Amino acid sequence: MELKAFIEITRPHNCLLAGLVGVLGSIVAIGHLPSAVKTVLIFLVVTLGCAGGNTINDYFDYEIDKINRPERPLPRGAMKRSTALWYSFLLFAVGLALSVFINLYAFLLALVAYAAMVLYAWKLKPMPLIGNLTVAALTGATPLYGAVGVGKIGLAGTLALCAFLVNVAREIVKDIEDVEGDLEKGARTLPILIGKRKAAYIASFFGVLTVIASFLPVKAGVGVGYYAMLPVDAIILYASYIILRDQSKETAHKSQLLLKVSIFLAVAAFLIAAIV
Ligand SMILES: CC(C)=CCC/C(C)=C/CC/C(C)=C/CC/C(C)=C/COC[C@H](O)COP(=O)(O)O
Ligand SMILES: CC(C)=CCC/C(C)=C/CC/C(C)=C/CC/C(C)=C/COP(=O)(O)OP(=O)(O)O
Ligand SMILES: [Mg+2]
Repeated sequence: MELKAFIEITRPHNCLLAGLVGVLGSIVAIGHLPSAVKTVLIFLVVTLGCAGGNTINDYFDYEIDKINRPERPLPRGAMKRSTALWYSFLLFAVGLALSVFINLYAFLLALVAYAAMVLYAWKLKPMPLIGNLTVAALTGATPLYGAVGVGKIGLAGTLALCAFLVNVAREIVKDIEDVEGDLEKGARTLPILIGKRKAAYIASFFGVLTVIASFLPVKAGVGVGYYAMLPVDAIILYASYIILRDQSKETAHKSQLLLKVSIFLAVAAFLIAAIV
């Protein structure tokens, strides 16, 4: 057993980004940083939830990841599957316990979000589009979580819409990338059901919707202005274009990574404006 696997399996880069987006949602909702305690609690509940979700996802995806992602901790033998299962529930339990100290709605939303991540990993992932929409809804819920933590949704809804739309696009492109392993395990993902080309059209459609929606937060005064969105939108449009042109595993991998870069850049732009 490798100790670093306990960090690696949580996908810390996603968790830290998610935690920051939770705090961003609270800032955008009330116009300023909440109290230090509340800020830390919101960050931890989202980060621990994301960590638990990624860990239990790898537990249930063990067979698929042996084909698609053999380098991950479980398929490479760096951690036992049973350890991953208990570790995910520990992460969820600590996150849920901390959410009690935020407010009742924050506890209830964490309960629903954590349960949705378990349900996704256990049953929803192989369902065409349902799995994609579940992950995207959870990602969209992240800025809303911070807003619920401070008792006001405010402009966090515009961030939630952008997060949802871009992640629908990215999840479909990831499914195009993973068709090989998903086919072997009988997963009925969108690209397997309707073909990679039609799935690419749907992903690109959500990419264009994201570009349109990306001006909403700026128009509402969130972010550092339209110019900061231009590179984000250019990357999203390019990622949408290349997956339309070619649905190979290599192109799908490049497209989904570009969409991930656009998310990081957009969040950085919103965070800079929120903190400066
Ligand atoms: C215009 C624009 C792009 C706005 C972005 C809006 C926004 C606030 C996005 C934040 C989304 C968010 C909460 C991201 C957290 C980390 C993350 C990427 C979660 C979704 O992960 C699921 C994915 O399938 C994990 O796969 P991988 O990244 O390959 O490990
Ligand atoms: C709102 C609260 C309290 C928490 C939200 C926590 C967040 C950010 C959730 C976002 C979605 C997420 C990270 C879900 C975890 C499960 C996951 C990794 C889904 C994607 O997994 P797969 O579809 O199997 O794709 P890969 O494993 O190949 O990346
Ligand atoms: Mg997985």
